[in-house]
Amino acid sequence: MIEVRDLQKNYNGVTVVNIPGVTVQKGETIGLVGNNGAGKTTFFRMILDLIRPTHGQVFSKGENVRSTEDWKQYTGSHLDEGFLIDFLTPEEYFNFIGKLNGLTPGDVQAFLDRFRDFFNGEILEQRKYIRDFSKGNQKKVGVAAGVMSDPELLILDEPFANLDPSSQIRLKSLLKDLKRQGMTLLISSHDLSHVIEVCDRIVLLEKGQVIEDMQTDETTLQQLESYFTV
Ligand SMILES: Nc1ncnc2c1ncn2[C@@H]1O[C@H](COP(=O)(O)OP(=O)(O)OP(=O)(O)O)[C@@H](O)[C@H]1O
Repeated sequence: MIEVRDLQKNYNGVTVVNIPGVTVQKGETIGLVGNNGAGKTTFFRMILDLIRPTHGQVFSKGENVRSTEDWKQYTGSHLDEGFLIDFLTPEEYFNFIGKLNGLTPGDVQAFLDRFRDFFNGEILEQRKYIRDFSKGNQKKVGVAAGVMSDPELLILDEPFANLDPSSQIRLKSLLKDLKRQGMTLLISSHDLSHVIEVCDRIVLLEKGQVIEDMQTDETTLQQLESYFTV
């Protein structure tokens, strides 16, 4: 589904991503881990054509994401609060995103019903603008909006960050449901155990390079913990 060829990003002469090749098959669930500044967000931004690679290309279903638009129809994402529209309420934002995806207000409502538990009574009917929500609740709005188009590919940057423990557990269960439905997932996280629980494959980045690319099994957490132990 995604193929990365000779992908590099340089800032001020420093190479912050350098990935000769990575392939993501349809239906795979991939966790991207790595310390602060490892290049995870930059990698996602290049996959989503939000920034231009210095070298190399990203192909989605064989098409270069820089020069085509089709991939936008089947790709959902939430990287950060910049994806949200601050001056809307969550309802207004969900209806806006729903409209973009050809959903009726009734479809949007039915979709949001699936998120009742995850929203924990704190997102809908609050009569507040998105800008006035906590970081964790903004994240919930963004994750739900990313899933709304029922995308084939979902890219989430640190979806567990800022969520309380109950919400993290609910998010894991939501992501596992999406995985069972066959959605391809690309998720970055600093929470090793959550990402291992959700994903079948872990890619470890260090200074922009892929250090490990492994299928998850019962030894993965231990391997990663020993890598991250300083
Ligand atoms: N616009 C920019 N200009 C200069 N340097 C940048 C820019 N964007 C990212 N970088 C640098 O690229 C490197 C990778 O950053 P990136 O945000 O991709 O890392 P990350 O793995 O997502 O980190 P974190 O876990 O802290 O979110 C960092 O050294 C960062 O400072």
